[in-house]
Amino acid sequence: MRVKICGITSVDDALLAVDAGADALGLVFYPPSPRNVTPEQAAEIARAVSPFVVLTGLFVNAHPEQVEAVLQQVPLNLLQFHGDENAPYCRQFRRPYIKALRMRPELDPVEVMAGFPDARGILLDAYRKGVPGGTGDTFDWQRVPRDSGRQIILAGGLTPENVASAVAAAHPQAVDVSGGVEASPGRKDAAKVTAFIRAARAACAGQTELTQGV
Ligand SMILES: O=C(O)c1ccccc1N[C@@H]1O[C@H](COP(=O)(O)O)[C@@H](O)[C@H]1O
Repeated sequence: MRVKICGITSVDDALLAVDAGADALGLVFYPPSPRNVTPEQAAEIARAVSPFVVLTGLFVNAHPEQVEAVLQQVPLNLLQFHGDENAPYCRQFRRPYIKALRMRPELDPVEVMAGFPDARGILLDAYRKGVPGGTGDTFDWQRVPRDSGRQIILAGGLTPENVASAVAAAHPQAVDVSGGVEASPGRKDAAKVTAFIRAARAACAGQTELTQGV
């Protein structure tokens, strides 16, 4: 079970997430978000964390020049496209990327993810009209495809309290959280981050024991 803590806005929050065991950190380059960071802030965060932590840059329908400008300044390991980007858009940057799908009721995730064969992972998030993400909303975890052969990252309204149930229901390869581990918008809460990562990993370990008959 891999855990990404998204919406990191400061070096302190980056270090507390890494110390708690985060595999990946998310940096939001989307000005309407309360978690938006400038390339300069992101570069400072990048300098402070281990090179073995996956630094992820989140964009929403950004102009390609904006993405390129960030890439010039910040050593991102992974791009996360959280808007209506299509596969040619996503692959133009020649960087590993994950594609977020927002789970509108009529969306068939298996069909849509087939259109992103080169995505390193598919992030499934809740859908709220007019808001691209970071809503704190959950969706029906039974809709997460099983045995898709893809790396599924579950997101949307996850918290230290519900992540174990989410993992048990959806069997994702990774989970991603933003608002559920905050003290206030854009500020992480160390105790919540620690509790979230522990709960996600414990739920996954419990499943492995069940399937192996331990
Ligand atoms: O975090 C944001 O502000 C954000 C803004 C625009 C698009 C996506 C955003 N965050 C991503 O949304 C999901 C779910 O967040 P939450 O846990 O429900 O708060 C997650 O993938 C974040 O990376």
